[in-house]
Amino acid sequence: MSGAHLDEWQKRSFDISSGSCTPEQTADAYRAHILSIQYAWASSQLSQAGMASLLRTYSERYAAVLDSDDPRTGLNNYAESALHLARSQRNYSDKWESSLTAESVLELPSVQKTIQAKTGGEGFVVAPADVNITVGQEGKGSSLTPPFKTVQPPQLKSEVKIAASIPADVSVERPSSHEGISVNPPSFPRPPAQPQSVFSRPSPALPHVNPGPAGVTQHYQSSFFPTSNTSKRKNFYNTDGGDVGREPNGGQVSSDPRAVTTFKTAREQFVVDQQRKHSHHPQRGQAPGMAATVKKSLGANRPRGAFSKFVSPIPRQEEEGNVASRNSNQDPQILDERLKNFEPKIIELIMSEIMDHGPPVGWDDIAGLEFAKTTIKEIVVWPMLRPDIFTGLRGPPKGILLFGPPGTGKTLIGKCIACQSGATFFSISASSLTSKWVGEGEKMVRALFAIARCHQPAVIFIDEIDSLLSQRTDGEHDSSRRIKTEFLVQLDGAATAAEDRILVVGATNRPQEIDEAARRRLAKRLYIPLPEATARRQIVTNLMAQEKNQLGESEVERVVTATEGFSGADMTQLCREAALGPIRSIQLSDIATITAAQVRPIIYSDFHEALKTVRPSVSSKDLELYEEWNKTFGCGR
Ligand SMILES: Nc1ncnc2c1ncn2[C@@H]1O[C@H](COP(=O)(O)OP(=O)(O)OP(=O)(O)O)[C@@H](O)[C@H]1O
Ligand SMILES: [Mg+2]
Repeated sequence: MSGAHLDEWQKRSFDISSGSCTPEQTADAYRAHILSIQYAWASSQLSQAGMASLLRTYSERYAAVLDSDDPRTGLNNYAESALHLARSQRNYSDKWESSLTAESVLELPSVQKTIQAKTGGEGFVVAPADVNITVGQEGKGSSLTPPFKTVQPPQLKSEVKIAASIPADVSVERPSSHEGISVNPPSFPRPPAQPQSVFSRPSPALPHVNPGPAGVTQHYQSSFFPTSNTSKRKNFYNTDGGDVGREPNGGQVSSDPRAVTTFKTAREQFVVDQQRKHSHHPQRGQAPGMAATVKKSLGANRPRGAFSKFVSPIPRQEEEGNVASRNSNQDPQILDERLKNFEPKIIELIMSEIMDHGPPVGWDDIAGLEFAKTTIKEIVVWPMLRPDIFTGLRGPPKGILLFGPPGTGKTLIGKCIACQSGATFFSISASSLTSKWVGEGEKMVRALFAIARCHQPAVIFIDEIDSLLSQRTDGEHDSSRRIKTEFLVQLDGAATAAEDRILVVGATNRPQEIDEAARRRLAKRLYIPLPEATARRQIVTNLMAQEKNQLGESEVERVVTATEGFSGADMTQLCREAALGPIRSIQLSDIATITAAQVRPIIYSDFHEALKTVRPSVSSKDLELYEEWNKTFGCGR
């Protein structure tokens, strides 16, 4: 190798051996080593054999870093991805319940008859643990020999327990012509029936039950019954002691797992590909078969064999705690039962819409709009504080619609609710609820409400709600129609319980476009009009209070009179424009040197100039439409 490469190689080697490298750095260094080896070989600085040998060494070390599950020395990235996959799988097998219970078996006529026949008024033979009962044609050849432990019939049910770990494919049938329990033989091979010896452990206290001519010997463990648990079912396969290594399907598990699998890890494949790329003939100086070059990926450092401890890619109990706590830091609500049917990705998306940041907005920051503010406090704030009083007819509506011309403070009210209500505040944009994937949109809406239900009391604020709930037309896309429908269902459908404390607040400047069904559900429709003179004065005063100004009261009054028909946003724009007046009066040559204190205060003439450029953004014709809609559908006075 060239000197430069050797230097670099040495530096990396020292770094690794210093022990101060993170696993990531170590992995990087080994990767760089591998590339150097390949480079050296490609540029004929290294022989084929040397390359193969070095590559084997460093691939193994690299794999060991990647796969080691020790967080100090390895990245454990195989397990990470396996865990990720495992986590996203749902397993319902544990919910499997056997219909076979002690009670149901005891109710079988054949069992009852057997009990009666055997007790004969004197007592009953108890089947103790580990007894082998031969199940077959009842009454034929069943004989009992003393000594037997006997109990009186009343104790029978509590003592007799049959059939431990019967797998799902074993069914108990009620016999028809021949009375008796017939158990279908399991689908996997079992040791041959031993009619002459039915005891696992000979004991004088155990009963002797003859198998009967056509009997099937079953091994029951009384203490395991009934079972529906996977671990117990697994137990079943191992009850025959020597069957370790026998698969349920009867196949024998090889002592060497590599012998039965052709599975290659991505890393093995990578090395194979790399070597294939550089050589078209088998590697020299190496065992045939590339599996020899790299260890198995899962726990590369540990020897594997039939008797070595299996390391599950699924977290162990104690690790599970860690994983859970890690997950709970990220998204604790995913652990909520009610959200288990939603994809984590969707939950994550919705959770990112929860608004708990941004500058705080108080009710006083909203100029005017007294009626709207009082109503909102009544609906949002007080019921959150005293849910016990606001019940029944006094219960708050499930939806509010804020409508009015643009720039009148609807979004501002939304922000204020977020800060002041104390509820979990979801600020949702229509675009975040729509998706290019068919069906995702409805899921998002469902997830939104499900999450809000988990975080009650909750406010869902949907700005520009008209884009989400516009009138349904024939020509519209199917998916947006379904989103709307889902939204309406969630808003007041079977999905929303009466006691749920979820409030939907919609804001729009196009109320006439809202679907009539949505309009009904947004029961409280509040008109947010253009600011009146007092509100305009308040906006100017509030904004000017933050700046150096020389505005007298009469001058403010003149500004207020001149701004009839301005929206709140127009007023803000006017003030910004006026605030630039003092800057514009500075000579261009001075602008670089002037200090902030030398900038003159804002005066009335600045407003006078600003009024020449800032015009009201709402036309009187538009205003009429809003007033009309308010008269028809609004809830204002
Ligand atoms: N009543 C008000 N009091 C104080 N400031 C206001 C008021 N109304 C509007 N503003 C100012 O106008 C800006 C824009 O207001 P906002 O975004 O709330 O309007 P909007 O009603 O949501 O408009 P649009 O319908 O176009 O979304 C606010 O950031 C605020 O500075
Ligand atoms: Mg808005």
